[in-house]
Amino acid sequence: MNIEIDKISKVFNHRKILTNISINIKSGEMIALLGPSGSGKTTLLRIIAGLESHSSGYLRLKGQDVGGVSARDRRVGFVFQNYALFRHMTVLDNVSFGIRMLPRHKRPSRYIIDKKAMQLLSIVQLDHLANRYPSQLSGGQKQRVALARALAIEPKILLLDEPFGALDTQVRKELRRWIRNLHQEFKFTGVFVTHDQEEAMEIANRIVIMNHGVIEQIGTPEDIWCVPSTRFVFEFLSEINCVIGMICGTELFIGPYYWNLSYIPKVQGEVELFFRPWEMEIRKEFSIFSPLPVKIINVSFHGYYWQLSVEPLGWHHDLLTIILGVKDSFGIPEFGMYCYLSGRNAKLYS
Ligand SMILES: Nc1ncnc2c1ncn2[C@@H]1O[C@H](COP(=O)(O)OP(=O)(O)OP(=O)(O)O)[C@@H](O)[C@H]1O
Repeated sequence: MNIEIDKISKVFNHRKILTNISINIKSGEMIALLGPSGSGKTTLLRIIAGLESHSSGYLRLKGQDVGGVSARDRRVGFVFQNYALFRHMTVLDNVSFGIRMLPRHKRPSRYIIDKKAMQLLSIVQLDHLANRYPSQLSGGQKQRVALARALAIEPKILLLDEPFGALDTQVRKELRRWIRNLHQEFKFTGVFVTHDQEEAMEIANRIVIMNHGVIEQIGTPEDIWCVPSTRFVFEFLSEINCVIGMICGTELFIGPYYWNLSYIPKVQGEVELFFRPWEMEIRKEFSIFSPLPVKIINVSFHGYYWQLSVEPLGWHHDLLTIILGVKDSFGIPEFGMYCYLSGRNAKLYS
């Protein structure tokens, strides 16, 4: 089922929390809402679910305006961070709950309900725990039960609010795989909230980056990573080094050093140059491509890369972080070495 979010805004206590949000989610897509705390991700998810109303704009599910349709009638599955399982019910009863709550004329027999719940439990590989209570399960198992329960009503839309937020890294990784498999098998339209960029990249077809209640960028994981459309997106996705430069025509100056860009950038004058730590080349010798002198002041070994802290000599005040692959031709970096950085690969923001 497709979801059309059309210029939706939300005001809480005279404060605008969401401003003009428009996203067209195609049927069967898996969308991540990614952004810092307070950016409005959960509010948007709750509006889609019908748990919160919007102040203006339209929400259409399969082309139909659902502004006045209750959460119950939207048939949307919801998985929260804190499992929200019923403590007094067995795993099997938790999973079958949604079907048992259907109106009598739509409700199958108890035998069919239990059979279906067992099938779902076997998909999430918990059928052997059907008679246990939630308190007898691990966090990851509880969240798999929550997923099976949400899928039991065969939702066309599944909304997930930080579904793995409370779990440790290893279990989170495992559950990401589960979500991907379940999405492929059940083909629901999925929207999930996360502030974990790696999680968004791994699970989503498209990522919506939100900040202060507005959309900064919508795109595939590759688009967002390779062509961040705003400075915020670039900074949000990974650690970066920021250096002040000056552009005059085709030449880029950093302190007393400069080189020719061989094109005329749109921005001229003072610019901020952003470098990802692994995109800033480091060499032992000066060259016209690597003219920026630095001194290595810290080296830490991380298995397949070294992380260096370098002090710019006369062209920037703060230390910079450089990631150097162990297979790089540079060799072994050492404390106190004098080297040169390249200013290529910079992203420019005025
Ligand atoms: N019921 C409410 N009444 C008033 N303000 C609210 C309400 N719910 C959310 N807010 C405010 O709306 C803003 C966005 O909150 P929201 O929970 O949507 O952000 P989020 O991006 O999901 O954050 P987090 O990652 O921390 O969960 C916050 O400033 C929050 O305080």
